[in-house]
Parts: sequence; structure tokens; C-alpha cells
Amino acid sequence: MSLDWGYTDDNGPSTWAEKYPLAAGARQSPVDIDTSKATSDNSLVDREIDWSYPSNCSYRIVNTGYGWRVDTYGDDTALSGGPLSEVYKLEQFHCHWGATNDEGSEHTVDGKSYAAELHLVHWNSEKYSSFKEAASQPDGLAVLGVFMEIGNADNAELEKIISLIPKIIHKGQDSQASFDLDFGSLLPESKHYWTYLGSLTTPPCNECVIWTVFKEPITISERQLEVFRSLKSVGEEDAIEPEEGKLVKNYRPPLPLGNRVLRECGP
Ligand SMILES: O=C(O)Cc1ccc(OCc2ccccc2)cc1
Ligand SMILES: [Zn+2]
Repeated sequence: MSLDWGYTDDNGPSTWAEKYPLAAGARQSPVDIDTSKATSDNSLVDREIDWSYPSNCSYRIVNTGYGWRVDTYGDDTALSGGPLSEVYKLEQFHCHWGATNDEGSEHTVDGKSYAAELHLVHWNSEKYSSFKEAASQPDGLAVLGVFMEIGNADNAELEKIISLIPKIIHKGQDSQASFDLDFGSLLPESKHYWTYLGSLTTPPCNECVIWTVFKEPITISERQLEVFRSLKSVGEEDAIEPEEGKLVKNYRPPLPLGNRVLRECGP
């Protein structure tokens, strides 16, 4: 069964616009962050970006066929300040990675890729009544992008998620877990970031995202990244060779920033 879209040569990012016309828009993500083009903006400093996530929450981790995704039940979550005019709720978070460690992030910085990129997806619950409705609005979603670089030590918070991946190797599998996830540990210490108006980085590529990409990466170990790459893009019932269907890459390369403003907060 051929997928509508994916990351292989015949259904990858260069083909998406055929079935998802928004993918050819002028406000697409990701972008290469050309640091020489970033402009400082005091309003970003005056209203520091702020988040609050519960320390203990129940989660569902699912293999979407394009990677793992943790669905949160965002009741007592909140993201505000910085480039945001309203309060946004956390809907889900997921990750993008590559086949080798010299690629994998979606955003790049002066042409440099990181090994992976974590996305925490929030929706504007002050203005809209659902995630779905928000995803059709220009200020509907706020995604925090966190670069991940290879380090010697395992990332302890990510390990709680990684320990569940063997239960969701095939597309469509999910696992319910209630673990004490400290989101703060999934974010870098520094709150310095770049921000710009963009889109979903996967079809339907809606141009509904206010992006905040942190400057400081977090670390992940090579072993942990290999666990991500062990996920499969096909269901358990799809009879394929063991090595086939492995999700070794699920990132979209950068699109032109065009005449969009790229702002930064912090050096
Ligand atoms: O990759 C990203 O972080 C962007 C992104 C964020 C949320 C997301 O949700 C799936 C989805 C959103 C709207 C409509 C259909 C599907 C899909 C992509
Ligand atoms: Zn993403």
C-alpha cells in the first residue's frame, strides 16, 4: 500500500505539493536560519517566553508511521509570551531525525544541520475551540523547536519515552503511559531563540505556525537515536523484509524564508 506522502525518493518532500498544494506556499517550514538576517526585537525581551507543564501527566505514545508522537492531554499546560499574543496549550510533541548524525534536524543554522529536532506543538486555546480549528488559522499553532546533538550521556527525560518505543515498533501501535515527565528537561537551559511565521513541516503543510526555535541544543546519545531509527513506517501486518520500512529519516529540508522577518531574542 503506497503512502500518500513520506520521506522516500518517490513520495518525499519534493513531491508533496502535487497532492498538498499548501506545501508550495510562501510561508513554509522549516527554513535555514541565516543568523546574519535575524533582527533583535525588544518586545520579545519585555515579554519573556514562559511555559508551565505538569510534572506528572498521563500520555499516549503512538507510532504515526512517520515517527513517534506523544499526545498530551494538555489541560494544565500553558505557553505564553515572547512572540505569542495569547496562551497556547500543549497538544503533542514528536521528533525528526536522519539516517546519520550529520543530518536530521528540520531547521538548520547557517546551513548546519543537527542530528535531530524535537517539536512541542501547542494550539491557541484562547482564540479557538480545538486544535483542528486552530490548525487552519495563521496564529493557530505555536511550535517550540529544540535542536538535539549527540552527547556521551543518555538524556534521562527522553529515556522515559525511548523505553516505550519497543512497544510501538510498527505503524499504528500505541502505548498508554503515565510517567513523571519533566518537560523542562526537554528544553534547553537558555531561553534564547529565533522566531518566524511558518507552517506544519508535514502535509497538509498548513501555514498556521508561530515558530520558536531555541538556539541552544539539548543532547541525546547515539544509542537513543538508534532506538528512534528502529521504528517502522509500516504496520505489523505488512509482510516486508525485516530491514525494510525502517524509519531512518523523517525530516523536511529547509524552504526559502523569502520576505519573512526572522527575529531573535538573546545573543
Ligand atoms: O512537524 C511539525 O511539528 C508540524 C506539525 C505539527 C502538528 C501536526 O499535526 C498533524 C496535523 C495538523 C493539522 C491537520 C492535520 C494533521 C503536524 C505537523
Ligand atoms: Zn515536527
